[in-house]
Amino acid sequence: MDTSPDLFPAGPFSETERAAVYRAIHTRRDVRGQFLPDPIALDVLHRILEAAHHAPSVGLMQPWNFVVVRDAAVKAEVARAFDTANREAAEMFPPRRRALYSSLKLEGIEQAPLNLLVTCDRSRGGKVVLGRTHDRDMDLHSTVCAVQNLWLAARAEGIGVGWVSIFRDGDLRRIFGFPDHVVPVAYLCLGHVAELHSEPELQVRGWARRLPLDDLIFADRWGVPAGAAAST
Ligand SMILES: Cc1cc2c(cc1C)N(C[C@H](O)[C@H](O)[C@H](O)COP(=O)(O)O)c1[nH]c(=O)[nH]c(=O)c1N2
Repeated sequence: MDTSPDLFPAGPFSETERAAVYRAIHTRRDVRGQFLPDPIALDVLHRILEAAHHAPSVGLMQPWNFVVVRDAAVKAEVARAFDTANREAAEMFPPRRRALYSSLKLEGIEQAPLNLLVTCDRSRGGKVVLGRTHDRDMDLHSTVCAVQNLWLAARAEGIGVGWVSIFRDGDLRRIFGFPDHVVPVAYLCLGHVAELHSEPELQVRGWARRLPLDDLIFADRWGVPAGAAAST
């Protein structure tokens, strides 16, 4: 087969490679409380960030930045912002749910040796970006793709990642001094972990369950389950 020099054969991975990819996907967990204190080596952090930086992005906009947070005082300020929002969040659930909610550990901000704030620079690439012409939020979606790449690469490196999103609107912007065009997308806690839950911790703790995939797949139009359509 003749291919141009910038193309490579796109055949399937070997069985071992395929197994490794699926293993990373299926054993990735959100980590809140199991962080070890050992620092993350710089070369490991760099590989994880390279993985994030190779995510797809609208118009190749690459709107992300990575704010590496190691300073205990900054972490403490973020942890205080979390505490405020988390107390408010607890009040939003009915009493029985509230008790369970309050028993959940939902962050590892100060325990994790490293925190990472992934931001989206909404001005990158200029006023008109290919693919973002009619839906301006595509830059935010692209940034989340980077987070997922990061999360999977971290799993392969034995690094646990926990996403913390329980903050009042504006608190992260204030703490980090972001200008208006920069949006904090994901506040992440990173560190080595010795063990991971085999299922989502929220499932283990009885908060929520993974939905059956078959209930989520429709054929052609909304509301027609794929299984039912196949049998007609
Ligand atoms: C956008 C977003 C925001 C949050 C999360 C995830 C995502 C995608 N998750 C983690 C979430 O609870 C977890 O992914 C699910 O429970 C599934 O578990 P596993 O990730 O498979 O372990 C999360 N977890 C937590 O303890 N505190 C939080 O504030 C958040 N916020």
